Amino acid sequence: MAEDDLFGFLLLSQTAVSKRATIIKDLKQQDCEIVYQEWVSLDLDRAKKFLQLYSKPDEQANYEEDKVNKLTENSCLALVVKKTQLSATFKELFDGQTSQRDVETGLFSTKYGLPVDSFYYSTDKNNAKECIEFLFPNLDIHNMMENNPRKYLESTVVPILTSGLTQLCKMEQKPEHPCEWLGQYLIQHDPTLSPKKKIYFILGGPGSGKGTQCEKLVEEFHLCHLSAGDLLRKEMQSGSSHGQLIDRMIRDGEIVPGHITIELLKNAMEEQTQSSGFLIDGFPRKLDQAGAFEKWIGDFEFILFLDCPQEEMEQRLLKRGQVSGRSDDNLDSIRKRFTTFVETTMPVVEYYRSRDKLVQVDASRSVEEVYKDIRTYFIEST
Ligand SMILES: Nc1ncnc2c1ncn2[C@@H]1O[C@H](COP(=O)(O)OP(=O)(O)OP(=O)(O)O)[C@@H](O)[C@H]1O
Ligand SMILES: Nc1ccn([C@H]2C[C@H](O)[C@@H](COP(=O)(O)O)O2)c(=O)n1
Repeated sequence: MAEDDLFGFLLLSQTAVSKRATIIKDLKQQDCEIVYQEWVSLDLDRAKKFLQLYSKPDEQANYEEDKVNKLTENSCLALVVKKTQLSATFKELFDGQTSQRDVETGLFSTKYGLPVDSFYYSTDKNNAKECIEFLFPNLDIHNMMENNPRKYLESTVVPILTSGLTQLCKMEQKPEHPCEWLGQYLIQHDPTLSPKKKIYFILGGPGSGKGTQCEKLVEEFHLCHLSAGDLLRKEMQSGSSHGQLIDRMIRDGEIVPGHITIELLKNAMEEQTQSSGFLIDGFPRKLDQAGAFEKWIGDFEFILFLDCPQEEMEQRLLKRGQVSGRSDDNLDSIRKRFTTFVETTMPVVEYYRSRDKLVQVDASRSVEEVYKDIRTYFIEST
């Protein structure tokens, strides 16, 4: 068996990432073992270096702007794949296939209907190694490829176990069956098994119906709903050192500093091990929160924006205020929240709309009508 044809490297750039579920399914159907997979964010410099490293035998390395943009605009997904005669599989899946349309347009596309430069792959052992080492300097790819079980475990399983044990030690209330818990932790954090959990942000003015619609999405799509506002209120009630600040800011309709909210979200996401993805409600309320989240936690699929007139939201909130007990469901706080929403959160909405990462629904209608529209986006995405 040719060594060069056993291990391979595959990088899905921005356009291909949306089809990752189908691609991974196809690879598995072709008996490919996904030995490792991880998200990578490349800046301009690293994207150029990657293109320099990556060159098919018949191709000169080149840095066309378009290629660099595709690699830098969003996170890419890199995979290490194992299968005998892998090059034939990669060629079949990711090389250009000439259809009538391709002949007419002169552009080659793959079986996924994506341009060929959406995929970077190599089955040349040295080239694949170089690319992987460049993208993941801490991964012991040498031992992974050389098939040394002990070293392989040291570079893959041991780090996950160590982090699981650390988390177990930190837990105030220990699980009844720690070994079982640890086993589950291993499975849930196995990058070769668990596709990355999808993250969706839900935005809209106060009272637009974010929480109400999230409840319905949880029921149908089994996503985990995390409300930034709820987490802040819980933190405030826990008597934490940030409590007073959060209390004052919520009453005044202001936005709590992003690092506090992101830390709360990160902890809540780490605790949640069962769901296939997250609905994050009421976040990002400010542009810098979105950037910080992507840096510290990860990329998201899209923002769902519930568009609702202010008068309707005001009526809903005043009605909710009769029973909610929330310190900010009173006319004075509600008006302040509206102002903050328009001045600070709408720029987030417009920014992501301009980047095609936003979907909008008319939230002024009945709960059912609104949900009917919303669910179509999740059917497409999950
Ligand atoms: N489409 C709708 N039509 C009428 N009432 C609605 C609709 N959606 C939600 N409501 C009601 O409006 C109130 C506010 O809804 P919800 O709590 O879901 O909004 P929200 O956007 O999460 O608010 P906040 O940002 O203040 O947390 C609730 O009492 C809810 O029952
Ligand atoms: N990302 C966030 C989310 C919420 N808050 C604060 C300010 C809001 O007025 C309040 C209530 O949030 P809601 O329940 O309406 O989503 O919580 C924040 O500062 N940052």
